Amino acid sequence: MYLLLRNLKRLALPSSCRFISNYVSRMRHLFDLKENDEACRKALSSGSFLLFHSLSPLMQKTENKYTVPFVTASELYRILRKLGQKEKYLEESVLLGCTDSYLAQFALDLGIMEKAKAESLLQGTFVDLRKAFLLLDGKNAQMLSQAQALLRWHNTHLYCSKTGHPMQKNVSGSRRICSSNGTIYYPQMSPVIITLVSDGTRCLLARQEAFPSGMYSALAGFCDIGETVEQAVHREVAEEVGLEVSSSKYAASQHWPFPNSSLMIASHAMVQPGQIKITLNQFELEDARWFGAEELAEALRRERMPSKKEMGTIPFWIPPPWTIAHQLIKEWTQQKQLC
Ligand SMILES: NC(=O)c1ccc[n+]([C@@H]2O[C@H](COP(=O)([O-])OP(=O)(O)OC[C@H]3O[C@@H](n4cnc5c(N)ncnc54)[C@H](O)[C@@H]3O)[C@@H](O)[C@H]2O)c1
Ligand SMILES: [Mg+2]
Repeated sequence: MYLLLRNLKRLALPSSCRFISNYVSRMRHLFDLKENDEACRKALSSGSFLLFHSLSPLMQKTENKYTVPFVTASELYRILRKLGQKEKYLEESVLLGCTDSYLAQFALDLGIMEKAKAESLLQGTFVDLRKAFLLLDGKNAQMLSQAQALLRWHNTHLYCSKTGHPMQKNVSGSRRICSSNGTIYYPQMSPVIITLVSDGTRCLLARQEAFPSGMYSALAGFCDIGETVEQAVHREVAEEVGLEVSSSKYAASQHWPFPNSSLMIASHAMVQPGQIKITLNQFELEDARWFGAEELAEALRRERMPSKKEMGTIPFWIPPPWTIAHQLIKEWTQQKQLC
């Protein structure tokens, strides 16, 4: 009975697209691809692919613009053959989404193949993701973030942590299954808070030693087990800059692939009145400062990381426009300038 209902549901999907919105029908189509290995295997042969090598995405440069190409299945078959791989290697792919016309989109890592040869066949370069993030716009960056996080999760979950036996991925890559006892594992994300602390007239930005020179961002930190998002905001601000938050308000969220896979939960926070003296936690941060709306408005006007050669020294700058840190800073600055 269950199988009959399942098959009826599957059969109903394409025709039901006439009655429901494109978004809803695409989500139902993707659900089917995640659950049904055969349907997903079929979708591989007509899909398009984002390619990685050892978790670095393929990028192509045309004039001054960097793009992240989607390679068609037929092109990929041709390239795999030239790299000495069988078509079956396509099943190492993970499902990312689908286009408005229901063509499935996947990501595949060519890490076991010769990098220079793959780059030459694909007429592109595999670029470290942190570097790629500074060169791309939001839509591309979000897709790469999802793709790399999913590929990384599969790459680091080859064995069942309970039995030690190998695990197999389902075709879409939405889960892995222990070959010994059938335990199912799903890709995981860590919740991370990011908060823009304000004293009412200025807001606080900080930098870690590992940040690119001159870049400051909002305070961020991993949630501890058992904590609420609000408690994590309170604790992180206290830990990192020695201030006590009096209130916080949710703003937005963003997937972030570093260091593994995080769900960034963003908020605006206020400190207790009069509490503005920063006590830096030097294990975590190199510097933290209060910035005024004018200084931030100027940083927002700069499109990209400033070049050393142009400027002599690197001025203060903030993360790229599509990052959630940038969005928080922009929201805060716009609100201050309206006052
Ligand atoms: N998208 C954005 O706009 C944006 C802006 C700022 C920071 N971030 C990201 O936020 C994340 C967290 O910021 P942070 O580094 O200040 O965090 P943090 O202040 O919690 O400090 C990091 C330390 O926390 C510990 N930790 C606890 N749980 C962890 C887990 N699940 N994974 C890894 N480490 C864990 C480790 O010791 C690590 O060194 C970073 O990955 C950073 O890239 C994103
Ligand atoms: Mg931190």
